[in-house]
Amino acid sequence: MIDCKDVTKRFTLHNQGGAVIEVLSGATLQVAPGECVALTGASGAGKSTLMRMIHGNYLAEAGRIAVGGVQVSGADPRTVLRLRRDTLGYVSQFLRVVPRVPALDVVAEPLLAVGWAPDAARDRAAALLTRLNVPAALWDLGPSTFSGGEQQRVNIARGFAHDYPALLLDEPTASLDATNRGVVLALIEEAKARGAAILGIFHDVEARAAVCDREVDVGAFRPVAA
Ligand SMILES: Nc1ncnc2c1ncn2[C@@H]1O[C@H](COP(=O)(O)OP(=O)(O)OP(=O)(O)O)[C@@H](O)[C@H]1O
Repeated sequence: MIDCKDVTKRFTLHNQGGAVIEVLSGATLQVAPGECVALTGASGAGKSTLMRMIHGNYLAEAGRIAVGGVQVSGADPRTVLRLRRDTLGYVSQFLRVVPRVPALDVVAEPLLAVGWAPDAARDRAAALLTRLNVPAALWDLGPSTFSGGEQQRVNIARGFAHDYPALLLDEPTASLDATNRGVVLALIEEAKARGAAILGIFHDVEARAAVCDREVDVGAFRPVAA
């Protein structure tokens, strides 16, 4: 479902004398439906960079990236947007939302985008926010003033609202208490059970051990000269 082959990435810092940072070379991995794979490796090894390339935010220099048979590398923006709407969910570390949009609508939005009726989308959003212990008093407020953990739970609810066939998770349990961490791990298990292919970064070793089937060390794709 998620397929990376010989992916290379370097950053050229044009505003810093053209300095070049070689991050990845020959990065190859596959994630099958129903599988959760952990990306591991030292800080700065390129875990987030690889996730962002799969999500179509960063361009790969070389190699191929496909999700659900759709080529991400070299895809036009409309193809990437369609892939993100229908197929590939992404729970980033931090919630990025339009100011003043109520939390309930933030969570329901991916469902409306795939054609759910507004009431059904809001019901599902409410169920997820309830499950993730976000108080109902907050649902009609914009999340920008929420605590870090509350924002993360809104972000997770949004990421799990639509049953994406593939999911990218960047530190989904960071800054959560034990109860909510347990809820997130259960959501991941349920997504696996319905056949989602999941690629995640988990610094939380216990969480990783609980839900991941195997690990891919991004350090193995370090460019030789780096
Ligand atoms: N937009 C960017 N422009 C320039 N360099 C970048 C950019 N994004 C990442 N890098 C560089 O790429 C390297 C890999 O960064 P990345 O964030 O992917 O690492 P990581 O493995 O996710 O680290 P961490 O575990 O600390 O989050 C770092 O050296 C970083 O400085």
